[in-house]
Amino acid sequence: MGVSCLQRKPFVREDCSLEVCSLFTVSDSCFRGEAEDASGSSLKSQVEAAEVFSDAEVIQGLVPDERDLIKGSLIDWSDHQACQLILTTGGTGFAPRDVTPEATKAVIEKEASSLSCVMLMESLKVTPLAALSRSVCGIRGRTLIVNLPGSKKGAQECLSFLLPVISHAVDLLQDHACEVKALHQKMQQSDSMDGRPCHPKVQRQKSLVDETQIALRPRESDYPMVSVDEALKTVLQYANQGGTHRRNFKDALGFVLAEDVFSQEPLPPFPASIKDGYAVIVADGTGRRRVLGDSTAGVHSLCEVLPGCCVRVSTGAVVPPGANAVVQVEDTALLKDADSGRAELEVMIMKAPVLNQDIRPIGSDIQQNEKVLSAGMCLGPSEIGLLATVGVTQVLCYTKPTVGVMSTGNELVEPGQKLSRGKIRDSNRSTLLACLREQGIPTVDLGIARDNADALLSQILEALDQVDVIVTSGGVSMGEKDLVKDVLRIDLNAMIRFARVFMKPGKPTTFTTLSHNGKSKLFFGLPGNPVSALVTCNLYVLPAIRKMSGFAKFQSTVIKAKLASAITLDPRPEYHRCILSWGEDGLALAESTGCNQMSSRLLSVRSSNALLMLPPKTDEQQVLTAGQMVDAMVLGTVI
Ligand SMILES: Nc1nc2c(c(=O)[nH]1)N[C@H]1C(S)=C(S)[C@@H](COP(=O)(O)OP(=O)(O)OC[C@H]3O[C@@H](n4cnc5c(N)ncnc54)[C@H](O)[C@@H]3O)O[C@H]1N2
Ligand code: MOO
Ligand SMILES: [Mg+2]
Repeated sequence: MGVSCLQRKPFVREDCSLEVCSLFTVSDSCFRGEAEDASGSSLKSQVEAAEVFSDAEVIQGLVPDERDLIKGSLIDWSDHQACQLILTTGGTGFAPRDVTPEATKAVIEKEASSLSCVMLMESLKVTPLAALSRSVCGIRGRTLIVNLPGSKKGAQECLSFLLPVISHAVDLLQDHACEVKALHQKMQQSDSMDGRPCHPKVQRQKSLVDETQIALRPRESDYPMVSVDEALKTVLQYANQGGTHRRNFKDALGFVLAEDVFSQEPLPPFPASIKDGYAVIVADGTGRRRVLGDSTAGVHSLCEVLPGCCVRVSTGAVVPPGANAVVQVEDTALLKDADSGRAELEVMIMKAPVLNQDIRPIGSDIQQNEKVLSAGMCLGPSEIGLLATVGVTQVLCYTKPTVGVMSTGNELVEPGQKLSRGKIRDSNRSTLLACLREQGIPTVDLGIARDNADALLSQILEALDQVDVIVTSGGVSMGEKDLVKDVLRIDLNAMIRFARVFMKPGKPTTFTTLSHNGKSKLFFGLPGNPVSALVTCNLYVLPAIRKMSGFAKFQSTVIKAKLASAITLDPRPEYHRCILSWGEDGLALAESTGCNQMSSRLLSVRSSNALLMLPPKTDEQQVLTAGQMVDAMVLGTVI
């Protein structure tokens, strides 16, 4: 047994939901630039080095010892910058201008005096001067504010006294029920182990119900049930845009632009003819014209139109100097030709032209320096065409995440294989890969992982090196072989954000975030039932990936549809597969794909282009009748 196990250590979490931590120094002299902000810099290094904050973004600030400025900064960091933790350093002593505790008291809604007490008790063991600190700790909204002393050493020591509890405090404030519950369980286990913190492997043996301890498996899920709205909100909270890159415009279809694009030149760059006909002078009116030559598209002509004359022009050609209108060939007649019709000498203009008729002036389509595309636009065929027009061949786009798809299950064989007893073909991987590829998302096929912790762990670890997002199916419910959540939480130290959703199908949908080699990754553990996997991919995975890819609109379209026939409601909110079409009354008509909506039955999704979002059954409402209007999430084109 390692030394660490024998020591009675405070309970330290391996991870924390802290994302943004603000450090700010309160000091007149640092603010005026007369002293170096040594405490601020050393606290920053300390926070960044702390394992519990490994994923947190640390932002620094500096304010003078002015009560209102300190208050203003605290309010800004907590209310507007969404900091979960604010550490101040300085201004906590007895000097006349020390007002940090007063400013803090003025903004907090609840005091956390035990934290100040811990700092005081521990600091007194180091120096009696600790008695002169007036630090205040408290809570504003979901933000924890902690006053640390101004001295570099004092600030560092006080933070280290709080580190063992601070991550749990942040989780509680963020209401991360899964993490809080997991920690409480862990603490109880460690209590029963004589106060020793569990080694992850020890805990894994305990919590993974393997062959040896099947009877002791949990009979209730450890995870709270969340609503679909909460689940989606959580997913979107962690689905952050990853970065940008330049790519050739020809390969940019479906990417979101990360910069504005301007036209360097006007379009057309010359006065261009809109018709095939003759460039004329309006003042000449109708009558005979001598044909001086021609101007065809792309050929630079030296002809100039003189009074009583014209120049033959084609659509898109330069309108020659001198001309101020084009008369289409249909409004002319040939008067004289030469060389057996090979040359045109004279034509009759039969309809009087008006000024600028059938001429596109310079810049009439696109002006010089006009913004033709804005950051945030998705590049479709017309946008790709605009890039070509303005000659911008390399464009800055938001990078799309690479998504790996893995199936889990001992029962699965490849689609091309024959079935032996107990086996089925893996359909989820093909479905999910197709669903992602249809959206232009780069994918990696991660194969099948067998239902054992070692296989899952090694395949997930390998996948984390290759992809930004992992989507698995299967192994997330209550069975003894449903090991995905345990492997994530215990072996991979992942944060389980939710693991049960009040919906049908898709109840055991699991979403976790984890950090791998300093990069944050998302993990969607979708349920194994084929319909559940597809529905939850549409509900959670696609919006997250669209958001990560830079799309401003990432949720699927929801429209009102009229029920073609009655539907019996389920106790859970149901995502009922249906076929939408436009009815004669102009309303969308929803036809259920059938009453057998079992989540194992892939036939219930065949040809469906929408999911009816049905409310859960209540005592008052058990059935929706034909003709009732319901929300329908559109998955394909409404025909
Ligand atoms: N005691 C309980 N049992 C179950 C619960 C529950 O709450 N308590 N939830 C049920 C619900 S709802 C669902 S959905 C499933 C989800 O199960 P898992 O995510 O653990 O998935 P598996 O057990 O691995 O498989 C379920 C089902 O799907 C088939 N499957 C799995 N992967 C594939 C694949 N790649 N291609 C085709 N079919 C696949 C698998 O063979 C099973 O039949 O749990 C319920 N149980
Ligand atoms: O929630 Mo499960 O996905 O009904 O079959
Ligand atoms: Mg299962």
